[in-house]
Amino acid sequence: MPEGDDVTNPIGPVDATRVPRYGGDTTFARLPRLTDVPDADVVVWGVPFDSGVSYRPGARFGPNHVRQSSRLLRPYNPALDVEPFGRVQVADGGDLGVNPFDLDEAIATVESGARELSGTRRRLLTVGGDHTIALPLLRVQHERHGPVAVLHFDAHLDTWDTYFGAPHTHGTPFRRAAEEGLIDFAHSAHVGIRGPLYARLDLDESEKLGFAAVHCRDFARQPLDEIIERVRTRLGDRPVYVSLDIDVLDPAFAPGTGTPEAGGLSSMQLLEVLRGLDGLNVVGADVVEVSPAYDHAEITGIAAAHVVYELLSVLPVGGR
Ligand SMILES: N=C(N)NCCCC(=O)O
Ligand SMILES: [Zn+2]
Ligand SMILES: [Zn+2]
Repeated sequence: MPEGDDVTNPIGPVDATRVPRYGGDTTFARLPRLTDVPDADVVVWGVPFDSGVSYRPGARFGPNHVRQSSRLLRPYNPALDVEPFGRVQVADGGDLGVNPFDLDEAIATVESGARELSGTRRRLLTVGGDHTIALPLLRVQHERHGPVAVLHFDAHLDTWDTYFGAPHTHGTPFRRAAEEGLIDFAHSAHVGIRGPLYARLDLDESEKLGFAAVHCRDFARQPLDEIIERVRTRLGDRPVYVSLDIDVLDPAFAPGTGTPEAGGLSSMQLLEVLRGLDGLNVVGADVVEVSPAYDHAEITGIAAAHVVYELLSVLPVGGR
């Protein structure tokens, strides 16, 4: 976002020292709604949609669960010495109305909804929803930036071709995006890949598309700083789109998700890698696959809320 475009006196979250957190409207981090501010630089919004899942359903309830779990977030992020809600106007854009019975229509609605909401300059942080929505979101990023460097956090490759013959599912968005030329593969990577695959070919195909991969097992052997450096080097100075499937976390840290895999990242590791993106040109992000019916004590919701918070903290904006 060009310097000088940022709102000089952003309206922040409701003050928790005056209005207790457990009451009142449930917006993300108790931020103002988009309709209650003159304009916003960054919009957190929800896409309640889960008609693309292959196993457990329920991610359609993700956006409101993440909002509910975000009420304890505070304005100052000491890890990056930044006030993510204080330097630009961040607002909650509400939820998109998406057809749960027609997947193609849903994808078109997400695309037009994201296009309209982002306008000419707003950055979007989308809370899903299942991973199917990454495809229309990437289309809109591509319109603005050309092929983007995709940093894909996930246990899964999501570069599979079809499920039951269907091209649009939560396991296939990056294959479709590759076919449409939306991704700058020289600068893209998966992070957190693990678990059983259908065949060795799955990895080969992802590699052939051009994705680099930081496997989850690498985290057991390599220091975090080296992993962050690998990621930063890969992304370079390209416009970066972050697509983050919450199942990149171990089920101990994110039980509330549709296709959990053992042996995943801890919240601490994930948040540190996200902080490591500071200074890069992050142009937008999604956080998907939170399925609250399988959550307990808001464990997954809180993890997702903190992920959104760290992403907001590294968005490159003027007047930090
Ligand atoms: N994108 C997510 N979360 N999962 C994809 C898993 C697809 C499968 O069932 O093999
Ligand atoms: Zn996944
Ligand atoms: Zn995924």
